[in-house]
Order: sequence, then structure tokens, then C-alpha cells
Amino acid sequence: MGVEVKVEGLTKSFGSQNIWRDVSLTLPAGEVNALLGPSGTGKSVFLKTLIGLLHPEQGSVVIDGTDITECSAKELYEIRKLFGVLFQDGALFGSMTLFDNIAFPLREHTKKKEDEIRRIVLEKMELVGLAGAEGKLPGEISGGMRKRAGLARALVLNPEIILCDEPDSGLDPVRTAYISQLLIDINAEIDATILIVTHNINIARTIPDNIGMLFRKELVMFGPREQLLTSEQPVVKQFLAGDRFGPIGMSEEKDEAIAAQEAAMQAAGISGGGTQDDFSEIIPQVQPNPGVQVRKAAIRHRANVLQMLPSLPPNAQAAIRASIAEEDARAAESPESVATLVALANTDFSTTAGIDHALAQADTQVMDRPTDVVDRPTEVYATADDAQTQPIDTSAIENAVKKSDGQGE
Ligand SMILES: Nc1ncnc2c1ncn2[C@@H]1O[C@H](COP(=O)(O)OP(=O)(O)OP(=O)(O)O)[C@@H](O)[C@H]1O
Repeated sequence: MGVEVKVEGLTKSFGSQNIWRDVSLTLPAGEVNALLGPSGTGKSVFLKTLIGLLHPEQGSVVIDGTDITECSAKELYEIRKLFGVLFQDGALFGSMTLFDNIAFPLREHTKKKEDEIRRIVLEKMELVGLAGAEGKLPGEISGGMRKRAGLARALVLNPEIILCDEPDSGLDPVRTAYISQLLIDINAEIDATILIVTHNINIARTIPDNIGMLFRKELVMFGPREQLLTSEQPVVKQFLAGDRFGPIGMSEEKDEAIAAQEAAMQAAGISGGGTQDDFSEIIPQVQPNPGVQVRKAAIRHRANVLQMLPSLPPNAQAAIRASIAEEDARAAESPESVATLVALANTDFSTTAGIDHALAQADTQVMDRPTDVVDRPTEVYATADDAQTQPIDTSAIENAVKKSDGQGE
């Protein structure tokens, strides 16, 4: 299971330039999180502070019981092994082949033999759709391929925490969808805690369990995705809509005169260029592909969210209830393709034992289980012999596999 990352009262400056202050949030173990915010608000600085590459002036970052802001260099070295980081530009070594780039953390941090390293590297390259590109240099491939190579490198040590700085930048919308799906599948397979920094609203709407937003040197909010997507805060609404009218300006804060001018333009029906989408209409969260393990984080997340529900704003409560109803309906409609949703729908969230039972079950549910095949009632067989000779209809399984093959890149 991924590890929790607990950030408290974090403040970071460069000289006299304060980047953000008093940031507190908890990335729950194994859940997928996104961090939004206008350019320059310090999202990348935040990621680098989480892995101890930058040192904050105040506050703590507790990972696996260790506060990395004040641990020894040796402890920090050990904690860093828990991380897989996809930097904004892929951060590949230009003179090394993709194979050597991806093998680098294994050669640096483990004593694995070359044949084992080769097996792991080729497996991760296949996972990100780069099979066959082992001998290429970073300069010979597209930006999207570099990004995927960076992701493969981030995964080779089977990280407990994955940080992705703008995984979609430089990718077309389709490749972005593949990378997003991959992150959800990886989360389901290895239960790693994931933090994605992104400007991509579609990713924010469909991928994370939780979303946070930085603005004006502060964390505006952090919570279940429905909370941010239904927020009435002007900065959140403006950011989601991508509108130039609102508190976010091109470079710095807007003054009152400009704000008044904009209000008059809006009243006159002039467009701020933003989408008219209704973000309180929650789009279903992307689910692991058929054939991928149940997302245990989804079970833990729903348990957490149900517990915090009464403390959330009414809009968020209504959106969460609608999300749950939609997920349960989808689980009932197509149990062959949404194993995680089926697990959620079958979980008794009213007791700890019910949740623990679902988590234990999830460990064994590596395949989606088409209920019409696997859960065929035993009483249809008159005798045990009958049962053995009954032809098993595997078409539902085959369809699920075909569907998942068709979705590969
Ligand atoms: N090592 C550094 N030394 C001094 N200033 C820095 C350093 N790293 C970042 N900054 C400053 O910190 C601020 C936040 O930068 P950061 O890259 O974290 O923003 P961001 O929110 O990730 O932006 P974007 O969305 O455009 O990538 C910027 O003003 C940047 O110039």
C-alpha cells in the first residue's frame, strides 16, 4: 500500500520572494491527488519540497513516520527510494539511450543483475507503449515519447509515491487520455499514492480522488474532487472555466479598477473566453481497465469521504452523493468492465469490518468477474458431475479482454 504524505504548515521562499505559506494537506495513502493553480504559484516547487530537493523555512513533511524537513541525509536518501518522479520535461539524460535512462535508478539504487534490470526495463517500456524504442536517444524521439520514458523511469523501483509534474504537457488529447488511464491502472496495480500537478481540467475532472489548488501563495482548498469542482470560490470557478474575467490575472493580482471594468464587460455580455461547462455536473471518474486489479484506494477513499461528508459544503455533499449513485448504477449495469465499482457497490461502509473485508477481497480480484459467468448459481447443476461437464460461456470474459486490448496504445 502506498504511504500517506502529511504536510503541515509548510512555507517556502527564495530570498525575499515568498512562494507559498502555511500549506497543510494530507495525501491519503494510495489515493490519486491533483494539484492545480495558475502558472508560477509554486506547484513544481511544492513537488520538489515533498522529495526534499528544496528545503522549506517552516513546517513539516511527514512520510512513513519521518519528517523529511529535518531528517539526516542518510534517512532522506532512504525515503527518496519510495518515490517515482516524472519531472515536467521528462528529465532524461540526453547522451543515454532510453534503455539506459530507464535502467538508471535500478543501477543506482539496487544491486540487481543486468538480466533482471533488462526484464524490468522492458516490462515498464511495454507498459508505457515504448517497446522497441530501447536504443533511441531522447533527442531522436517526440516530446510525448520522452514523457512516457520519464514515466517508465519513475516506475522502475515500484514506488510507493508517484509525483507527476504536468504529465500531459506536450501531449495530444488522446495520448493524455492514455497516460491518465495508465496512472489509474498503475494506482490499481501497486496502490501507490499519486500526486499529479496539472493545468489540464479534463484530468482534474476525471482522474483524481482529491484535488487541491494553490493561489496567491496559499492552498485555497484540498479535498474530494467533488468539493473543488462544485466550489463557488471565484478563483476556482475562473480557473476551471479558463476565463480571463475573475481574480486571476495575466501576471499579478488585478486591481479594483480592472475588476470593475471586467464586471461591466461581463454585464454587457462580452465573453471572457471561458468554457460554459457546468463543473458541478460531475463526470464519472476513470476506472481501471478490465483485467486490472480492483483499486483499493477507491474503497478507502469512499470510506473517508462518507465519514467527512457532514463537514463538507452542501454542493459538495450533493455531488458526492450523485457520484456514488452513478457509480453504483454503473456497477450494476456493466459488472464485466468495472470491477472497482462492483467492489464499491458490494462494500458495507457502515462498519470497519465491512471495509476491511472489501479491501481483503480486492487483493484477490485481479480479474473482473463477469457475474453471469463466474457467479452462476450453483443450484443450476443437479450433480457435481453435471457441473464439471457444463459448458462455460466465456464470451463475456473474451469481450472484456477484447475491449481492453482495443484500448491499448
Ligand atoms: N530554484 C529556484 N530559485 C529561485 N526561484 C525559484 C526556484 N525555483 C522556482 N522558483 C520560483 O518559484 C516560483 C514558482 O515556480 P514553479 O515552477 O513552482 O511554479 P508552477 O506553479 O509550477 O508554474 P507552472 O504552472 O508555470 O509550471 C516562480 O516564481 C519561480 O521563478
